[in-house]
Amino acid sequence: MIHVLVSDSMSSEGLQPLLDAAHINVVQKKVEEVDHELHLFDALLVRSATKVTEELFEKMTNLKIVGRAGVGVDNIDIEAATKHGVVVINAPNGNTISTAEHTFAMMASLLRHIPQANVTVKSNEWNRSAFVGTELYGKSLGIIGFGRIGGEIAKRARVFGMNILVFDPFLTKDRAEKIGVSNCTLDELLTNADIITVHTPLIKETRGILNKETIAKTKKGVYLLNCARGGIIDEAGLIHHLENGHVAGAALDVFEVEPPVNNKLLKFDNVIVTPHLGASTKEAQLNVAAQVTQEVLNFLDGKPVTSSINLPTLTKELFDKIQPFYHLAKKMGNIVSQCMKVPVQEVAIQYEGSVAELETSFITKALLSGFLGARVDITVNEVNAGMIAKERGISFSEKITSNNSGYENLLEVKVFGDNQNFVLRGTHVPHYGERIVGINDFNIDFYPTGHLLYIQHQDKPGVIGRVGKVLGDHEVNIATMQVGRKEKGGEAIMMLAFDRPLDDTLTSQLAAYDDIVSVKSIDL
Ligand SMILES: NC(=O)C1=CN([C@@H]2O[C@H](COP(=O)(O)OP(=O)(O)OC[C@H]3O[C@@H](n4cnc5c(N)ncnc54)[C@H](O)[C@@H]3O)[C@@H](O)[C@H]2O)C=CC1
Ligand SMILES: O=C(O)CCC(=O)C(=O)O
Repeated sequence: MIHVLVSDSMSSEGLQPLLDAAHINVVQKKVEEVDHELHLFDALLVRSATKVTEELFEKMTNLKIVGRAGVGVDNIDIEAATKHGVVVINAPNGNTISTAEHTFAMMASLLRHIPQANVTVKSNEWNRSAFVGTELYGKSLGIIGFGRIGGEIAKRARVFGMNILVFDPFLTKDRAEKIGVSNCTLDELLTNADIITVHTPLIKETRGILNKETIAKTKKGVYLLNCARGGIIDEAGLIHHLENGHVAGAALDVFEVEPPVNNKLLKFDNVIVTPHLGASTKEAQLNVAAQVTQEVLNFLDGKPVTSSINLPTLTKELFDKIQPFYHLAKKMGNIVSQCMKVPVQEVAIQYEGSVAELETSFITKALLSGFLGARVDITVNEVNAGMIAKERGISFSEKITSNNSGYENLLEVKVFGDNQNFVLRGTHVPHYGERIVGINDFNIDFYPTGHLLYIQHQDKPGVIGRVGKVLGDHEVNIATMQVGRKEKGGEAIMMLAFDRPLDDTLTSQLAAYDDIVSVKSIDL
């Protein structure tokens, strides 16, 4: 049974496929309410209320995936997730329209004083002169952060006859041209906009992008909006410019601390607020819940996820192409690790042939996770393999080569360790499967599965017979056997496969023979 914890409120219609799956147990409770069962859950679904911290990852020892039903992942410690090998996914476009519409509603409300006027009429006042507003038409709207939401706002602003100024250091010329805007500098936006709205993620570079100093550069009487994340507009800086009258008004859906407690901003008549409602529509909530549900189901089914924050994004088509190499790479990493029980400094992977055209970084991480998984006692997977390798002082690299060794595709891993190096080559043959075709300088051909014995020996008469006798004496049946040698009478290797694991006494007995150089037992 797979256990999924949904710790924030979510559209039950969106969650339905998870609720319907017979093999999945869905618990809809807050994290604090299941404190003693946290170690059971395979997946965690959240909105913005649950703080997914390092401490939570430490408690959720079985966790494999966190699904954020929304865009912003600033409530999730991505670094800690990566370290713990947990995939983080979000629902990047399910709430775009709702948030753009909310921002627009806030902008119109702010410039026409609708919330304030609403309160007075309901208090039996009829004071029309107190609420003279400002048209949107002809005004310059500065959009900081021109992604999905910023783009939708621009489309609507154009219909309202507004001029649009955009600041986004990552905006491509193509996208700007497609939406018909031009990117300007932050200073140009600040000095020319009548209204400024922020739509960036909350990251180091955007925290306080509007602050006491930058707001001072804006036009007197500017209107500011934040429907993205509390902290993108520095609250102390905003308060300063509301007090001195430089800012005519602000519309805030988000706060540095939510809910805002004793927040001075709430005292200003010209500040209108909503309780983080940008994505709170039936449509958006259904969309984001359905998107993360589908992604989590795919992931738990071993299918690719399309919106991961800490894994390369793969389409189904690409994932299907990668899968055979993914499994081969994982086994190759594992084999090398078991054959090389010494400290390792470097793992170098080379891709040749058709595999080189795929998302090799994913295959490299699979190889590393196979390698590290056989030598560390924590969960290692593609998410955290790179980080764990670095932590343990193991450098890794990948290279695409145009060499042609005669295989349609070839993966080669070279591992450099204390007084020992090891090279393994593998290929995937359609309809036949994975083959290991080279160990160090030897050509060989075996199927990497089950219980194997790798023996390095002298190419002499009687060695193979002696190995067979020892195995026979222990009543061990040889399933398959491959041999390889460089030259007559020189060094040679054997790879034997068995139906059951071998015990250490047997390998020690074989290793004691003079013409046997080394014996390595491999379990896959
Ligand atoms: N109030 C609410 O309920 C909601 C809030 N949000 C917030 O809105 C944010 C934006 O959402 P989307 O448009 O979907 O994200 P997005 O990823 O499509 O767009 C973000 C844009 O910010 C830009 N950006 C990054 N660093 C920047 C910088 N230093 N200066 C200027 N621009 C920068 C990026 O290039 C990108 O184009 C989310 O990160 C989330 O925090 C999203 C949905 C609902
Ligand atoms: O879950 C929510 O309603 C918040 C949405 C949000 O802020 C986001 O998607 O980034």
